[in-house]
Amino acid sequence: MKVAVLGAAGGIGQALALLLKTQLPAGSELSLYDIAPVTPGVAVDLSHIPTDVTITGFSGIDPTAALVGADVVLISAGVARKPGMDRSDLFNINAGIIKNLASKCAEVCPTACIGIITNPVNTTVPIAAEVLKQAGVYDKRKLFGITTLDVIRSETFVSALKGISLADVAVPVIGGHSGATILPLLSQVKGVEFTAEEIATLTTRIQNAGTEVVEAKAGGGSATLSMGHAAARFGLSLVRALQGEKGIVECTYVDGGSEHATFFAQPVLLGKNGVEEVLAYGDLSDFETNARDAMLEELKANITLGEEFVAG
Ligand SMILES: NC(=O)c1ccc[n+]([C@@H]2O[C@H](COP(=O)([O-])OP(=O)(O)OC[C@H]3O[C@@H](n4cnc5c(N)ncnc54)[C@H](O)[C@@H]3O)[C@@H](O)[C@H]2O)c1
Ligand SMILES: O=C(O)C[C@H](O)C(=O)O
Repeated sequence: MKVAVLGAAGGIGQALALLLKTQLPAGSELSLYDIAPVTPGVAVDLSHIPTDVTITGFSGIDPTAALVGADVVLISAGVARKPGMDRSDLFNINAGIIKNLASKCAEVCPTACIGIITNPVNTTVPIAAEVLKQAGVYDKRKLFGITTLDVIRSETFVSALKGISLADVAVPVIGGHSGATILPLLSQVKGVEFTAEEIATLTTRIQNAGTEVVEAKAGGGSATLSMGHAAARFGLSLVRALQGEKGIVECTYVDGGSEHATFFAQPVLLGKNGVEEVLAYGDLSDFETNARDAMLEELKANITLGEEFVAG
């Protein structure tokens, strides 16, 4: 199994590469690519960690060498937010980066599963889909927006608020990955009761958690280490499923036939070909139903923006 990380010299990329080097199954190959000249050095550094995962690093303007033979491509290439910015402010730079990298994936590793971290995820994933369609290699089972950070934040915050073990907390998060489009399904958390005020406060905190980090880093970027962990969790789940392990479910932003929008984050059963089955997200409370319905206009506009960017 070969996993490529594009954007590998960045804050997320280096954390993710470290976690993959130490946690990918023995015999895996890891390839790192970034425009930054340090990238081959990042790979040399990681290569001294004693695991049975081979690692190579490439820099420059052409990612081809990193993508040859890739089964999974995880993309965090692009710019991150600074205080006062919205994720949509990243569109101008990141849209073009994702378009180019998706186009290279289409050419070099057309059957790879692609997981997109780069913001605005609600829009960069539709961009990649349109590029892959134009190249004639689109397989909707193999394209994912990585929204795992919303899930791990939800679980962490619920555990802290209710004083229960993280091992006992699971929170599905549906919709997209920005502001009101992030909808944690707190009504589905087993074994805990929330007041209406707790639900409202916690939902807002989860929706704004990215901004919480951006402001705390005070101009030094956005979430990198927690995102590295989240992307590693998603990437490792995908690798295990591709290798035949059964029953692996992750929430992720996919083109999964949702009645709500072309792309929608919800629980997905992963399998040997990527998405095996898009799972129903279950019953919603009235609060969640209202929040889901209220997000749809924004989410659909985010998707259209991406589609129109590629159409030109
Ligand atoms: N999906 C999520 O939940 C989530 C969470 C956190 C951050 N993000 C997003 O991830 C992206 C990366 O964040 P970061 O903190 O790692 O940023 P960063 O600036 O630390 O790293 C980005 C890296 O991308 C590289 N890069 C830029 N253009 C490139 C190109 N064309 N090809 C290859 N590499 C290129 C840069 O050289 C840099 O090393 C941002 O868009 C950020 O908003 C998403
Ligand atoms: O908030 C950001 O800009 C980065 C990321 O999407 C996050 O949720 O932390």
